[in-house]
Amino acid sequence: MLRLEDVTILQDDFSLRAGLEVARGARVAVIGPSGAGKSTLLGAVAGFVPVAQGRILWAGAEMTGQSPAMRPISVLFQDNNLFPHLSAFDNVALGLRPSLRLGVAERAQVAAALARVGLEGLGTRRPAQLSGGQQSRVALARVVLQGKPLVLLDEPFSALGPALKVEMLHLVAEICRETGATLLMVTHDIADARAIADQTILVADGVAEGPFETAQLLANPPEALRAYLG
Ligand SMILES: Nc1ncnc2c1ncn2[C@@H]1O[C@H](COP(=O)(O)OP(=O)(O)OP(=O)(O)O)[C@@H](O)[C@H]1O
Repeated sequence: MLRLEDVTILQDDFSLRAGLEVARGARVAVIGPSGAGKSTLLGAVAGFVPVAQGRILWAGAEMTGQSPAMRPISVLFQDNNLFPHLSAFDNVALGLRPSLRLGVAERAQVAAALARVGLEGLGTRRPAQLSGGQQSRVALARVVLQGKPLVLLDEPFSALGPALKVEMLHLVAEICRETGATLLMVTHDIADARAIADQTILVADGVAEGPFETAQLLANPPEALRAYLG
């Protein structure tokens, strides 16, 4: 379980409070108005944003104050975090060995992760030689390879067309189901939440609340969400 205990995050004059629990294996959308603090919340869980007060725990172990690399977390951002000068294979392999010195078994693991996301045979291409959707798959293969129990997505597929985005979201959901990973996904698109997240955290007015059942939340939205949905 991911647990945020009376957490307060401060960034200059912005503050966000969060006290919530996400069950292991849940797929949770994070929605709310622009600037409400969705990315900040994910950043605090990942360890990129410091917590002013409170504790963050995974499976009962405190990770507040741990460096991002020490946390049991994979993060996928909007820009995919691919290195343009490296092949797809090496971009994925970085998730395992930053030195890129891989043994035979590790090379096989990278190849398997590429195959899992449908990129078999494309490992030698650099990002510029791949389509936008394929680039997203490379970034996702790195997440697969890392095999971390908590996966954070911050609008990772928003540059893709709607059909491709849905395809990628379903692939993410499928992978999380297979591995049992818990997913937190920031999105501006309610359809994304409906598509793959049974639960939704609402970030608005300085507070992160939930998770709520997505269908129920959307059927009967509170005032802050109504204003956002328009
Ligand atoms: N490094 C920073 N220093 C100070 N303030 C910041 C910093 N990063 C973000 N903020 C502020 O924190 C608030 C929350 O930003 P955040 O990016 O988390 O919102 P968001 O809900 O993800 O927005 P969007 O949907 O537009 O991406 C905003 O008011 C923003 O200006």
